[in-house]
Amino acid sequence: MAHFNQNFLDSIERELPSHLTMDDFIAYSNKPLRLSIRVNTLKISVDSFIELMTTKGWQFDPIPWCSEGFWISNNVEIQLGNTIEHLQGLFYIQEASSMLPPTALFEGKTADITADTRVLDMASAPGSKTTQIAGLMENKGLLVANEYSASRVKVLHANISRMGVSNCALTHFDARVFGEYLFETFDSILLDAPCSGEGTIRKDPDALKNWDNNENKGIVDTQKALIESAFLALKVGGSLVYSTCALSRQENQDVCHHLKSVFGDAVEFMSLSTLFPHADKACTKEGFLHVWPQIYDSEGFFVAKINKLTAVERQQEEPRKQKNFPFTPVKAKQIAELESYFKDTFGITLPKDAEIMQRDLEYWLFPKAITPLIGKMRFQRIGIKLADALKKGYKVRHEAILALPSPSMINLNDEQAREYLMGRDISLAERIKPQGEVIVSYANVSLGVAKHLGNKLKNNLPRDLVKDKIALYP
Ligand SMILES: C[S@@+](CC[C@H](N)C(=O)[O-])C[C@H]1O[C@@H](n2cnc3c(N)ncnc32)[C@H](O)[C@@H]1O
Repeated sequence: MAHFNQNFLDSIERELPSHLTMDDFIAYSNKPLRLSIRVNTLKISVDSFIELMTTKGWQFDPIPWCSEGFWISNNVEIQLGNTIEHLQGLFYIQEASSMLPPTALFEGKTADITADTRVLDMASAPGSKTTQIAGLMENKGLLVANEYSASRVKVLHANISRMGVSNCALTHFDARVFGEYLFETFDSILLDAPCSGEGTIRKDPDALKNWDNNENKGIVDTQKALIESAFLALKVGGSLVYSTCALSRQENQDVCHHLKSVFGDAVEFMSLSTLFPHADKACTKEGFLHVWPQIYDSEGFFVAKINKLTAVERQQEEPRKQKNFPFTPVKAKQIAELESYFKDTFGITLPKDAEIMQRDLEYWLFPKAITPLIGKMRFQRIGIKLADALKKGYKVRHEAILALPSPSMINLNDEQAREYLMGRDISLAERIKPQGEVIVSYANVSLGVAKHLGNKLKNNLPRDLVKDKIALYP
């Protein structure tokens, strides 16, 4: 049972549109959320995923605003996060309304995404929307994912890696810096802002126990500073989506109006009333989506889409270029060697629209669109680590195997995949000629690398990814 305080209920009563009732708001806030997931199309098609999971008892109910999103039901009691399919990144457990901002950002225009497209996700962790955006970009172009909290950057990186994202650069800043460091650089920006989280009451019944409107002032000031920074970092003609899981006008509409008061006619509010069938039910007069829990039986959410019509003045000087970038481009001969290693050992063709870079003995794959940004800001991590050079040859990195498709893999059954994810070797029924490094897969999607020794597959899963428990469907 959710714990509301009277101040909160009074504020909702003031804000609730006239076609919605307080009784419904309270009833839905007390209802458990429907379980929803998003299929990771970087690894599997929606149809193949539905086919795979239907055999395991899942039932799928499409989420109208996300073609990869589904409410699911399933008769088996299982910890979804511990299933093989989750650990190998076939799906992300994500609340349905949280799938709205990336859909609004691209609004059916994913065909326009090229190797030059630059997207910024300003407040990214744990990465549900970052990985959704990377899926919509099909790993093309550049996605800069920023997160202020150091511990949450680690979770973000783990999720990006699990989902096979290769076009991402991670940064770790207070996102107020983007307007100054990367002025008018991005085609699209998502600001999924830190907020009071009032919309999440269905997940956390205590979320609003001590709600006090006066305590939101600091959050609102941050939101206003962040949206200004986002608008400065946006190219002319680009789009910005501002979203929160807060319900109050102060954290939502007022922040967007603040932006307009600062940048005037350069700011255009785009109506989201036709984003999906019945989107108008949640539309404000400005065209923003204010999703109350009872409208689509979801968490509360707010989404605004803003276009930048004209250039604005830079507010701070361009900072001096930073030196000491530790990566260097790789010579053509070495690239050819690395390409042969990937092709001959794993059947993997390295993508042509990416740059191979070197740091000491490490080889990395960078998205090409990062090049003009080097030195303008410090990046925590760019692209994916491909391999380490050994005295003779190379040693492939796990994240490369998760992100780059291969046509030749050894497919494991449920039991074998469980053994592999628990860090154990897998015995082979027949002894054959040893084959060296091989990719092992489940449902034709890679799990990682093993060494084929003839009678067994020696486990090469990185130790920090080894699990104590894997949930198998009966
Ligand atoms: C609503 S959550 C983001 C959720 C994320 N977009 C997702 O979909 O998984 C807001 C995030 O902003 C981060 N944050 C807080 N203050 C920030 C700031 N000044 N700059 C950048 N990020 C900030 C928080 O640590 C938190 O991870």
